[in-house]
Amino acid sequence: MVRTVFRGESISFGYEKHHLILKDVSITIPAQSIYGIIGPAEAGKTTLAKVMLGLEKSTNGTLIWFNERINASTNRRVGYVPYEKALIYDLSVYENVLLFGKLYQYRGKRLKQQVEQALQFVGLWEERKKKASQLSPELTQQLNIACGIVHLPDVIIFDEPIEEMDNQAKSTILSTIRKLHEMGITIIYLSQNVEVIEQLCTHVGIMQHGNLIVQGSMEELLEQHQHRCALVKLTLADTAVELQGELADYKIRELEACTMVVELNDDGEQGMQRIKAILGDRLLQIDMISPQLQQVYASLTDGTA
Ligand SMILES: Nc1ncnc2c1ncn2[C@@H]1O[C@H](COP(=O)(O)OP(=O)(O)OP(=O)(O)O)[C@@H](O)[C@H]1O
Repeated sequence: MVRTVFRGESISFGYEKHHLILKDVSITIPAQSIYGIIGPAEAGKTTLAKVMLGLEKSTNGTLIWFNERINASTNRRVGYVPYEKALIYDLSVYENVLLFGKLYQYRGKRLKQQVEQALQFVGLWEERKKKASQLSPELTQQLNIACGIVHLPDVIIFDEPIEEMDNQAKSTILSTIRKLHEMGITIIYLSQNVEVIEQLCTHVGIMQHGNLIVQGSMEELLEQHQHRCALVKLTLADTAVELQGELADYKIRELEACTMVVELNDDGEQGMQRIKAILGDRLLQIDMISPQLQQVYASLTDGTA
């Protein structure tokens, strides 16, 4: 059985009594996964992270970290790299990380060692005397990460860590996250960006309207939902434009000279047989296209929070 770092059962939470933001969320995070929590703006991702971290108290539900109910010692094993950075911009890079180390009760030589280690890891040791306000957006995020890892957590939650960055900075931050994962740390990655989640994550949970609507490994999810968003590529004997009228019941996604990509309307294998019957020998070949997360996500959500 896969070891899990976190198991949440039937988590509900609301800031106001009659308005739930999280509705009966059950979520399992396997150890050493990169678990992407994806959903539109305001779906409840950040709120779920805060409840998982014990920063907000759930109205209902059970939170199990490392096989025990959430408590101060499980909290120490989890790091948080929030979207809203908790940095003090008038302090130096070094002082910011030092402050986080102290919050985790490290003192003396051990504290200094861990601050140095965290800054070396994110490549900020040489910049340690600069004020946090002097850093570029990429280095500010690296500092945010150093603050989140100074206590050597087993799990780190990242909330939208590459928003509003240029491509170079995005790829540096993603490679820092991959390096942490290679060291055996479980990563929980919250984002609205399906493409990044698909590139980075081993597991995915899709949130909408405060519900976790599906979760599983990337392969499981794509396989289980492929019937909802099955696409086929048709290679045709005639030009595609001439034949598209005959496939009026099907949504045509792409149209080229002698090929078309068509949605199968939820009827899978039967749909393929129907298309073969309609087109007869004008159809030279029909190939199923494996779904990507973007398609599964679009088929399961309506794009609203
Ligand atoms: N402190 C708060 N008080 C009241 N409502 C809040 C508070 N924080 C968040 N909310 C509401 O909770 C809902 C979910 O917000 P949350 O930030 O968890 O969503 P999200 O999926 O992380 O969105 P985004 O991707 O935009 O960060 C939103 O409707 C938001 O307005």
